[in-house]
Amino acid sequence: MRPAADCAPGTMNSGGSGNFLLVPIPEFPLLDCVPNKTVKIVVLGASNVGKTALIVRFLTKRFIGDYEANTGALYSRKVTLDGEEVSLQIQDTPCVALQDDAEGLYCQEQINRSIYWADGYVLVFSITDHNSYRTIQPLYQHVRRIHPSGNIPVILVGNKSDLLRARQVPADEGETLAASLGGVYFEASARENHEGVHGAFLHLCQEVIRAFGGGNGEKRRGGLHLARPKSPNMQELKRRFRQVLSSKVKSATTI
Ligand SMILES: Nc1nc2c(ncn2[C@@H]2O[C@H](COP(=O)(O)OP(=O)(O)OP(=O)(O)O)[C@@H](O)[C@H]2O)c(=O)[nH]1
Repeated sequence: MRPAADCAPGTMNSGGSGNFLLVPIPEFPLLDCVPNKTVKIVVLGASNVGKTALIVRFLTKRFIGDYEANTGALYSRKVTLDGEEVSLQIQDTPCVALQDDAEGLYCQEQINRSIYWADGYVLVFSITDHNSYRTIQPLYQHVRRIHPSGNIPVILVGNKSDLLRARQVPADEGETLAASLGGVYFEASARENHEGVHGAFLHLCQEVIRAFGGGNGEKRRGGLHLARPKSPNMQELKRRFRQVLSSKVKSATTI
């Protein structure tokens, strides 16, 4: 396992690394997205907790040993939720780490952008690594700072549940923490079980759709509603144009 300091800004390993495997997951073209039904999810957590493994497991049903330390891949899929087709976008992220004071976080700017962009949050720790669990609360606070108002659909995933003998975080601690964040706790193993991982991601998608108001899938979170500009009303444009022209003529004549 790489030390947490590897997560400090500017120290991410993004170069090639010997025997590691990169899993190519084809994206569908953006034009192929389901209009007005896009759910954007970001997966966040400390180093080595299995963020990439969980995403790959969810999308491909497979577990593939090791991956390049990722620099933030975006995956797209269509999924069917309650009989309706939804475009799902999942953003993998580089790891975050606790600062020395254990209050703040080392968190790359790229991660902040992903947090801002997303509709729903998968916060991941490893049940075999209590330090990764300790990053969750500050990480959630960080998300809150970026989205100070509104509902934050979130799930907490305790990954590596196949490694029971190495467990450092009891399940009830995960449940208590998830409840305090307003989310649900899932214990999962990207290595051994597809269903658990699948259920966790689908639950979050449903929470996001519920936060949208079950409606057309547009973001309704306070302060972040980016309504599509309406097509211009030509009459109104002409009226404003005439107004501007006449005020220019007026100011020219008063000089
Ligand atoms: N036993 C076990 N190992 C796992 C599981 N999920 C991931 N791993 C292993 O844990 C290591 C880290 O997995 P990654 O998916 O690269 O973790 P990550 O959180 O994306 O790592 P960073 O790139 O450091 O952010 C790899 O060696 C995986 O094979 C799991 O459920 N069980």
